[in-house]
Amino acid sequence: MQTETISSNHPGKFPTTEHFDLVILGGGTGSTLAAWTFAGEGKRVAVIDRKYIGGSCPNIACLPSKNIIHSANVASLFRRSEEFGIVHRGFTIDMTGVRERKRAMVRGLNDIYLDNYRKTGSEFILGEGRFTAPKTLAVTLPDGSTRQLHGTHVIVSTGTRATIESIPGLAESKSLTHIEALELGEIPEHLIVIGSGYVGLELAQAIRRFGSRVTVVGRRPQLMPQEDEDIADALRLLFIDEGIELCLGTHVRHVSGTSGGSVSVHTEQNGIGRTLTGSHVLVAAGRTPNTQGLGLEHAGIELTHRGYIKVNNRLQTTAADVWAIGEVAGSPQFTHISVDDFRVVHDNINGIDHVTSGRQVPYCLFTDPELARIGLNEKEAKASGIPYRLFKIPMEANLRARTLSETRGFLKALIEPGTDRILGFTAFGVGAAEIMSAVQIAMIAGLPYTRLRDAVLTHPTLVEGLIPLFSSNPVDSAETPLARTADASAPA
Ligand SMILES: Cc1cc2nc3c(=O)[nH]c(=O)nc-3n(C[C@H](O)[C@H](O)[C@H](O)COP(=O)(O)OP(=O)(O)OC[C@H]3O[C@@H](n4cnc5c(N)ncnc54)[C@H](O)[C@@H]3O)c2cc1C
Ligand SMILES: NC(=O)c1ccc[n+]([C@@H]2O[C@H](COP(=O)([O-])OP(=O)(O)OC[C@H]3O[C@@H](n4cnc5c(N)ncnc54)[C@H](O)[C@@H]3O)[C@@H](O)[C@H]2O)c1
Repeated sequence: MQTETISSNHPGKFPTTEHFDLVILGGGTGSTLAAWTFAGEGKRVAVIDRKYIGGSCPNIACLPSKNIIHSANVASLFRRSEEFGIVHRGFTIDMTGVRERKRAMVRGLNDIYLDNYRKTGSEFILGEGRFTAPKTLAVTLPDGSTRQLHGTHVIVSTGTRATIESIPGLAESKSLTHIEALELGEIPEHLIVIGSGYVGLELAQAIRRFGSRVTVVGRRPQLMPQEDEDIADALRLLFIDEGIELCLGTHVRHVSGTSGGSVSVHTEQNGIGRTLTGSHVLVAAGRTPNTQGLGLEHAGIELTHRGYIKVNNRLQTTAADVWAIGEVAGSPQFTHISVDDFRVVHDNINGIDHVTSGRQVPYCLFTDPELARIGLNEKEAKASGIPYRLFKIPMEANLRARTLSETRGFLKALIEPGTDRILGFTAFGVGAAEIMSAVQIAMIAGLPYTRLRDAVLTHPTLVEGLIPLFSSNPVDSAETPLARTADASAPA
């Protein structure tokens, strides 16, 4: 590593400027892959993160939430055990045990990440970073000392945090965010969830399955408003069957009391006020980009009107040789997109033109059962005037789902008339994400749906359900009112 002037890095002294080929501010998944990859290509790379080795996904977001959700699903199976012919004399949920399984997983991931940093020769720097000049960052280390880093290229990937809206009393209520909710050592007596999106729905179901009373307050009348109404309605019925109270189309006016003791959420729906009183409140009402205090103004990096870092479709910021990836760049908020953002920047830095435009954005809501989608749904196709043929079958038509006693939900696919190309696929059911991925691969290959229909797929698998789906009778979009309910008579 090259250094400039002779000076020390101790508090009060002016730090040496250290030169790197690539400095990365914020160590999320895309950043981590960037560090390891560029270092593997012989570049000098430093990653700065103030708290998390690997960023949110392995520490406080995707993987810990899926770990806790799995424990909750085990609890659900315990409750249903007689359905499977297994009788037991009651069971106890020990949230400290649930938490420890998650913590052990996170520790294991952190060890692997640190080991990879060592093996690749990239440097992980624990500290708070901010720009002091173009492509130059000051990092405040845990002991209060400072390092100054300059990168030939810089990537900014500082992510987002849970939005705490300026609702009177909300900040004072010491509400949980997903971070604290994933660290609970006891089952809340009554959890009130503000927000009915991904975090709210996944965690509401999990915590309900641990035995908590749960109420979800959502501003929009429809759960997952971007999805087709039949999907949202099936999700709503699932939550009702789970014993979760849904207050949709409801606005939070103020909050009083303290989460962890007694907390009241004062709401209004169609002009009618209602006070919900519970033991805990979880705020899951969207995300705020982490851009404050980064000194972006010293580096020529501009923000969008929504507060995200302004980038073009090659993920270049308004400053030369400074790139932004992941959630802070306004990219869709999924780890696989943060990974793809890394690929885009990697190629562009290496002189290969690569853009984000037109890429696939598959996703899965990890409720039980899951909701997964790739490509167009009916709502989007109709809004864009795109004609389609709709194939739709209930999960009951999937024989593997029957063996599992998991027949809730349905599969639906939109096909382009004339070409038989798959325009989109949505699954609400057991293994939805895995089934969707099989369809996605067919879409990547540009295969007509008939290739899936006529494929020899292993019996009995969930993916085999694509055969009855694509063998069923399609309906032309001109004849499909939105929100057709699942056709129980579809062929098995
Ligand atoms: C509860 C939850 C569950 C989720 N589940 C899924 C899922 O199942 N699947 C999925 O695809 N996505 C999921 N997501 C979304 C996913 O976690 C993110 O999209 C993904 O982690 C990408 O984040 P990122 O790389 O943009 O930022 P992050 O991973 O958040 O990285 C940003 C990093 O920057 C650091 N940082 C910020 N400011 C500074 C600074 N000044 N100095 C130093 N470091 C700084 C932070 O400490 C952080 O580690 C979930 C999110 C949440 C909240
Ligand atoms: N399985 C996954 O891939 C997964 C899981 C969790 C999170 N994520 C990602 O993280 C992002 C953030 O998740 P999130 O759940 O925080 O945000 P979100 O945008 O998914 O949902 C927030 C919801 O809260 C509602 N809301 C906002 N303010 C409200 C208020 N005052 N009162 C009531 N409702 C209010 C919004 O209408 C919205 O429906 C997601 O968009 C997703 O991309 C992904």
